[in-house]
Amino acid sequence: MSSGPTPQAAEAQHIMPTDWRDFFALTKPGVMRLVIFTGLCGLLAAPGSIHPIIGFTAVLCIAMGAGGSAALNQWWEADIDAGMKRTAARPLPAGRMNRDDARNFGIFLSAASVGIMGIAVGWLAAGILALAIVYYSVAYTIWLKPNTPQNIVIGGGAGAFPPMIGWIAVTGDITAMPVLLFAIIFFWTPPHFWALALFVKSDYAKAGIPMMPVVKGEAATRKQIFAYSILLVPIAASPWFIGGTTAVYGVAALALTLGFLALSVPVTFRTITEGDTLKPEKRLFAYSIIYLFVLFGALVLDRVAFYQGWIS
Ligand code: HEM
Ligand SMILES: CC(C)=CCC/C(C)=C/CC/C(C)=C/COP(=O)(O)OP(=O)(O)O
Repeated sequence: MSSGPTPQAAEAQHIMPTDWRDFFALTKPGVMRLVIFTGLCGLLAAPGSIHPIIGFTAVLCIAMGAGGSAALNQWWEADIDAGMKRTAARPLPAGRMNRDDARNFGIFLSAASVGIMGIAVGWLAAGILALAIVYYSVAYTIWLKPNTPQNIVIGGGAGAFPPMIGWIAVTGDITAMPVLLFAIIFFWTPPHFWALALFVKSDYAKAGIPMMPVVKGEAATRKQIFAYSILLVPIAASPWFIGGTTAVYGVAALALTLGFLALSVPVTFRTITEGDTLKPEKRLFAYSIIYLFVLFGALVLDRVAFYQGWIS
């Protein structure tokens, strides 16, 4: 049985004017914290300087683009969200918002973010922001997510753009470093998401979303988590390997990512028994978020210390 009203029923119930908090919720503020942080770190770690107001505008545009595409994602997925316990209380499935308002809000934020980025910061950064928005709200949401268990692997590209955009806002060109920052989040996304998908698997199965644990089974998902966690070790340290950072970032990246790999071991080599609490999966998911915050924080520390001449 569905755990929420259908969007049609919800819209019929929708009599109260929409609260600004519901518009804010449409931007997925929880996820947004890390998107803004990685975008800001990309900007702060880049060589060169940017006027603080332009830098602030660039990060604001990343936030607006991510928020706008999240709103469009929820506008498209209102039916699916209504059927999942984790998402049924969102503004659309819960009937607190009109569907057209969500769509218009998403389009407005997305278009404004690209326009302002182009005019105030640069059109290369704006073009990549537009690509990220289309990637998340169209390629991932409409095409990949409902059609392939590789949705997260390919779709992971959407969330990997923010630090690249932040970097390019400063430098105006694409070099190896922003591509490596993209690669770190790209390879981080599958274990981040599949760890969670292992403990909300029944929700996705009920909603008919072909997430990896639903289609290929838990054992295959656990192996894939392990494979991506191994790959993440050299990829996270690669900015150091190519001479783009000092050992400060390099050692931090290796330590943090070996920690990630260590936490993926019990997730991989575990047999689930009745009544299990899935603690290793929850631990890996929680760590994945802290991991990215600390890793990108270490990158900025490294670069600031380097540019200030404290380390060489
Ligand atoms: C295709 C890629 C991704 C998928 C499918 C995905 C999926 C999810 C899901 C389902 C949650 C559960 C909580 C919620 O409903 O908000 C979550 C949480 C989270 N994700 Fe991801 N994620 C992806 C990529 C990313 C990226 C790229 C970032 C940031 C760089 C990110 C950051 C976070 C954070 C910070 C949370 C915790 C949110 C909170 O505490 O409220 N995710 N993710
Ligand atoms: C600048 C820019 C456009 C950045 C993209 C932002 C970003 C972090 C995209 C990653 C995709 C994401 C959060 C997916 C959540 O999955 P879902 O939407 O399938 O989750 P759900 O099941 O909770 O709806």
